[in-house]
Amino acid sequence: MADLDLDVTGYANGGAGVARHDGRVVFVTGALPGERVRARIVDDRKASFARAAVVEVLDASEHRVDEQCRAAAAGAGCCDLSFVDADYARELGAVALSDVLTRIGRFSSDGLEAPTVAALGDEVTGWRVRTRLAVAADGTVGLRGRKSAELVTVPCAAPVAGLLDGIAELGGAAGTELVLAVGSDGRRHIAELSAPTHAGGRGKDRRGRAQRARSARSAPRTVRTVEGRPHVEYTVGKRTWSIPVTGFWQAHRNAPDVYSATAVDLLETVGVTGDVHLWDLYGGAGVFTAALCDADGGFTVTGSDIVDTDPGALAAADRVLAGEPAVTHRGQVAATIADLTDPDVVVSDPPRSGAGADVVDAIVAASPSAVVHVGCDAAAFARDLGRFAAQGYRVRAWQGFAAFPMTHHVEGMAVLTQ
Ligand SMILES: C[S@@+](CC[C@H](N)C(=O)[O-])C[C@H]1O[C@@H](n2cnc3c(N)ncnc32)[C@H](O)[C@@H]1O
Repeated sequence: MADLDLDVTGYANGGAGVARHDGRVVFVTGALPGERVRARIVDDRKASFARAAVVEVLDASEHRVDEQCRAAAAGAGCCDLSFVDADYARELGAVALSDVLTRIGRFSSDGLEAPTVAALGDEVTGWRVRTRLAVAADGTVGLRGRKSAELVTVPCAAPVAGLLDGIAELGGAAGTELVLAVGSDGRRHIAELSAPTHAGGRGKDRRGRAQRARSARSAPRTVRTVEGRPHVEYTVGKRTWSIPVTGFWQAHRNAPDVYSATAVDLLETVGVTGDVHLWDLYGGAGVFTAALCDADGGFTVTGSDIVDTDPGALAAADRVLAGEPAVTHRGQVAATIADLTDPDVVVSDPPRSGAGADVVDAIVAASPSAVVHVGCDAAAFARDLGRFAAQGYRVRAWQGFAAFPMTHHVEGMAVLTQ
């Protein structure tokens, strides 16, 4: 199909500009509202919409800037909005968040104002404290490409200074991945994850490829320390966590401080007072539990059940929270919470897929007086909040965060009460 000249009139969750052609919506990667672009259709399988990519910008938005991330400019899949000024990127994030809250969460515009998207710090580049790089067949280390299998070796602009130093010379075994993390003490640690050994899913079609990708992600992998130590130290408030280099920690250097302070503020906003039994679901290393135990406000945590599947994170929680009334539980949230003491307050911070209907329903059944729900995928966040709202919980306040500057990703946080 010939390239199309399109007027971009909107912005969609996921980072694409929205245009129309022949009565169909076209999602245009690399285009901004108000722009006229020449675009090439890259996915035409659906009757109601198509996907396209910008070939040439014919009339540029005033918010378009020179690419801030050279790796993204070279085709890496890292910073998809590196060509947008940061303030405007946050405005777009707020547009996308309120769009999914309306369409998916079914929240109407009356009552609560749409959430804004706040910055986690002043810096647009140099915020990422952990990253993952792939190793090609010839030992080259780089970022995975957006469209091609070839690795991009130009450094990404997101990592903090020093995280990527000397990486090109490091090399590695074909098919492995390198996980790089820098702690609050400034020390860098690098771990190598062996190539996935099991790749189930035989078909050559999309479903087969997706199956293989899923099983590759969950396959056991050997971890080898390449530089530094197997654990990295992160400090939040007055506490320091020792987390496996390959374990979960927020990518933005300021995220743990900002998110835990916001959770405390949100609970105070809805008037949580007195003794509180907490469920810290998808609690990882217990950063929220620590913040709520340490909060100097109107409530006292008298018990916290921290639930997560990651043994390394829970071991870190046990060490940091020794002396606090916290108990860690290893397992899937859905399978674990039925046996816990009913909570007064729940903090839930699920992975990208969201908490899902079963977990939301189980939280509602336990009838906490307040829930702080966190989401790193706007659509899943909206779906979870909508499910809470349909069962009598009302969102009292919400806030978005630019958790990954230079990208379209937005983190959402909301407090709900009955
Ligand atoms: C977004 S992280 C949040 C971690 C923690 N709240 C923090 O701020 O550091 C999501 C966490 O959920 C855990 N997880 C993923 N799926 C899970 C499940 N089904 N049940 C329990 N934990 C899960 C992961 O191990 C990870 O620690």
